[in-house]
Amino acid sequence: MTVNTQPTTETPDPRAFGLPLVEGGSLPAELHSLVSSVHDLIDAVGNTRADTETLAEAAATVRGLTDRLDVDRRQVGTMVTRDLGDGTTEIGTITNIVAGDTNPAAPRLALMRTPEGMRAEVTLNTIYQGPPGLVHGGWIAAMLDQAVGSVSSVETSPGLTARLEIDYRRPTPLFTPLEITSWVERTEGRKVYVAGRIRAHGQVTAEGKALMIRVEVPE
Ligand SMILES: CCCCCCCCCCCC(=O)SCCNC(=O)CCNC(=O)[C@H](O)C(C)(C)COP(=O)(O)OP(=O)(O)OC[C@H]1O[C@@H](n2cnc3c(N)ncnc32)[C@H](O)[C@@H]1OP(=O)(O)O
Repeated sequence: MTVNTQPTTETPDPRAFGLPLVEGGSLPAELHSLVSSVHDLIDAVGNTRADTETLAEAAATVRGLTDRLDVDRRQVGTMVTRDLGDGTTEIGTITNIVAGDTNPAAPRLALMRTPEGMRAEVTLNTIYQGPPGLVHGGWIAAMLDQAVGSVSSVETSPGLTARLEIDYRRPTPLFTPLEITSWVERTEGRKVYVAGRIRAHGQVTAEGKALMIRVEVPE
């Protein structure tokens, strides 16, 4: 897919890129339940000390389920609408690794709009572990990338990250509510300068600055 990055002030419709668009509210409760169950499964698999018989049985069961689910797949790039809590919506890929509704590996960062920009709260388990008991630095960057990309998209128009700079101020703990905020600092044509922060117990653990380049629907 070629993305034209000329200036635009309107949110492009993904269908103009040939991408399907799903209404977030139309996803069945059974799918949300499955995603949540598999999210818990990933954590259980990562940490289990079950005996080999149980492991073999679980592998066969999961393989069987995978085969049943894999018969009808969504198109790569399928987009979904998401309510931002203030009457507006954003559009993102349905399997986005940070915020995707149908991605069991995602922490499903639920960013909401605030007067300053965007805000989310999330608590991470050992699936996101880097150093012992701490969040992996790449995941810190991924969450900040999502937060700044989202605020740039919502407050201007969708774009791609051209540059992302992270300052790791303190260790970011697992099993602790993390507050993630992001905001637009300034805009110059199709360049959007954005920033974000992660806090644990009110203390800043990481800060990010990024340059987003806005995209436009091709003719
Ligand atoms: C709903 C539909 C789907 C909507 C899709 C929504 C997607 C949301 C994605 C979420 C965030 C991500 O993870 S994005 C995934 C990670 N990022 C990427 O894969 C992007 C890969 N990079 C690229 O594709 C390209 O480099 C672009 C598109 C970012 C820029 O290319 P371009 O369009 O040719 O623009 P270019 O002329 O190079 O640059 C434009 C201006 O920005 C400056 N600039 C460019 N890069 C840099 C840089 N690293 N550092 C400083 N400045 C830079 C240039 O000097 C120039 O300034 P001046 O001369 O104008 O002054």
